[in-house]
Amino acid sequence: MSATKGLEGIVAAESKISSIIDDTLTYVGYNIDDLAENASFEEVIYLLWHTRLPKEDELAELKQQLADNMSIPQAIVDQFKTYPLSTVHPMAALRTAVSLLGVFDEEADVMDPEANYRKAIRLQAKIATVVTAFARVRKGLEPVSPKPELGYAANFLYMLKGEEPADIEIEAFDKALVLHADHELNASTFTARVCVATLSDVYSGVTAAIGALKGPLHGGANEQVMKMLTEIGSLENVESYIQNKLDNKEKIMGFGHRVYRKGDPRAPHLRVMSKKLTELTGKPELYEMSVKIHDMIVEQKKLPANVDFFSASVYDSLGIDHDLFTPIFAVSRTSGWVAHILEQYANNRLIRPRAEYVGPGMQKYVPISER
Ligand SMILES: CC(=O)SCCNC(=O)CCNC(=O)[C@H](O)C(C)(C)COP(=O)(O)OP(=O)(O)OC[C@H]1O[C@@H](n2cnc3c(N)ncnc32)[C@H](O)[C@@H]1OP(=O)(O)O
Ligand SMILES: O=C([O-])CC(=O)C(=O)O
Repeated sequence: MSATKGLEGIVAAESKISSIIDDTLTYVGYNIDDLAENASFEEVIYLLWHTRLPKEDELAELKQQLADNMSIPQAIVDQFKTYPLSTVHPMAALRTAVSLLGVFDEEADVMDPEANYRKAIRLQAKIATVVTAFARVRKGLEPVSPKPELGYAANFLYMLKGEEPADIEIEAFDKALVLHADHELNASTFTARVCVATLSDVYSGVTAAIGALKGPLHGGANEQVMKMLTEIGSLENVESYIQNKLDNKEKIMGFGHRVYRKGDPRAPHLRVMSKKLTELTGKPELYEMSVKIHDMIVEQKKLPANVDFFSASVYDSLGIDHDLFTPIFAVSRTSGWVAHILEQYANNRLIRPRAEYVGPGMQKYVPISER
């Protein structure tokens, strides 16, 4: 037995949900470019959970179910208030809150498909409220209740800021949610599938996935990209900053990918949005800096930007706090995690690979007094 480091190239599951073939990403066979231009996030949720696009009445029903389930237990908000709010990362708060949602869901351990679908709706609805409530509580503000008449993207921005967003903000945020919704067997989705393959519950699967997404090699990279842009500060500093990092063999966040070789097809959509939004908010330099970094990394390392690179300047332009970028990724990716969890339950087998043992050979126990 010999190990494949990082399981590179190993096919670990069959899935009908999304595919990456020759650098083309599809959700259930629909090209991501097509979905990014035409579909709403709610349509994508339906697509991922039912492996087909909804008809009008089905979409209306899903939107209603999401709107009806957005409120969260007061105990979660009260618990946020007890946290060390000046230091706790919103991903840690989210990880804990999703676990708490399971505590308050009477159906948490009911394992039939209908109950699991109901939990999927509740979780997708409530996760937006959890992230926005935490964002407000830590600023000493009260959470804002969702408006049932608003769509998912609009409601998120409304609950975050307490005022209804402009159409262009809704359009950009909705597209970002569509682009982040699913991505084959990425680390957090694999984590969710491993967890529920023990027949553990949906909340455990999503809590585990949030833990995996948090790391800077995965979803946590978008916050790190913004940290880098902030540190660089201006267009004229880009060259020396990036060159210094490259000379020191440091990784540049937002570049590289385990699967894509020519490029991540989601990045061009975010790049276009970044240009438009940074111009609109009077911060075009942020986009220009991003492009300069991009050109340097492509030229010197031949590494294309991934989904996390231009999403940073997009979210910043929407006035979103930088440490909320990864929780927003989680809000969108919950749709994909849940789709994979339901798919895993439907055709389950325990996921239990082997390790190649590289430790010492057989040893004899030595009593502590003789060591
Ligand atoms: C939503 C997402 O999860 S998208 C990914 C988000 N993560 C990031 O943006 C973090 C930065 N990128 C990376 O760390 C990596 O490219 C990953 C984690 C995405 C993929 O990792 P892997 O497939 O394991 O590639 P690995 O880390 O082995 O890199 C291969 C080579 O490219 C280099 N490389 C990879 N990414 C980068 C980068 N961002 N900057 C500089 N060099 C890089 C590595 O140093 C390595 O070089 P070497 O062979 O000379 O040692
Ligand atoms: O697929 C991956 O390894 C990471 C990624 O881009 C994602 O999860 O969106």
